[in-house]
Amino acid sequence: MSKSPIIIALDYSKEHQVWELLNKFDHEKLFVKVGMELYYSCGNSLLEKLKDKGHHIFLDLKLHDIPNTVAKAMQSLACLDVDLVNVHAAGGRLMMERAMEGLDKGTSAGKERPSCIAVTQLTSTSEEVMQQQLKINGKIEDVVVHYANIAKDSGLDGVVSSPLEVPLVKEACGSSFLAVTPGIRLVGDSANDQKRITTPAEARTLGSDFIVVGRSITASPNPNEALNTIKREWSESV
Ligand SMILES: O=c1ccn([C@@H]2O[C@H](COP(=O)(O)O)[C@@H](O)[C@H]2O)c(=O)[nH]1
Repeated sequence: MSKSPIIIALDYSKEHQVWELLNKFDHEKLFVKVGMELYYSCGNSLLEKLKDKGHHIFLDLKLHDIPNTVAKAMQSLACLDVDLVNVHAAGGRLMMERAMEGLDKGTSAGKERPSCIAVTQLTSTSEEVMQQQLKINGKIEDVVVHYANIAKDSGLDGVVSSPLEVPLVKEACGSSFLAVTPGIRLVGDSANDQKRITTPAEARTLGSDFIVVGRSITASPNPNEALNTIKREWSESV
């Protein structure tokens, strides 16, 4: 089964909230994202249940630690048989190389290795915050491309960025290097804490491979209708 290009962020702390949301959709097999909030409270048993229902899983734990620790953690995550995992590119080349070694080592024979992507700059980070608080000089799109290049050289499969940076990332790293993009809002929705946002249609036009959507679906009075609108926007854009 091919994966949906729309990844639904299950940003909840209770399992019943997950099933309440998923039961609202008329699509049976989805691509869902389990982040820190949900994984830290519900753990591997929820991942098993989601897999049993046929959903694809992005386990969004954004590893960032010394290379040895990340290698061992990735080896453990590989056993969970999820589809996509990630690290922070800010951990550097050696950390990312060791992450890939850990993933390869932990993937059982005959199973597909989970794809691994690197967060470049969080979509909640503005250029001003990056420069003034993180003390990273330059334009945010140049920093994103720089991190994407290091991620590619380290053997990763792609990056997390805003859709706004995808054309430059693809130009630098090639069209098959995955661009997974949160910071997605339907027209009229609040940006909340996100800073570098686009609509689903703009994300597709800019070249995103997958969009990550949380509150435009989960905070909608009709999540199924919101998902259908996003799917329609996606399929009508190029
Ligand atoms: O740069 C990043 C990396 C990860 N995220 C995650 O995506 C979702 C977005 O949720 P919304 O409600 O659509 O804003 C959320 O789980 C983040 O942890 C991101 O937004 N930006």
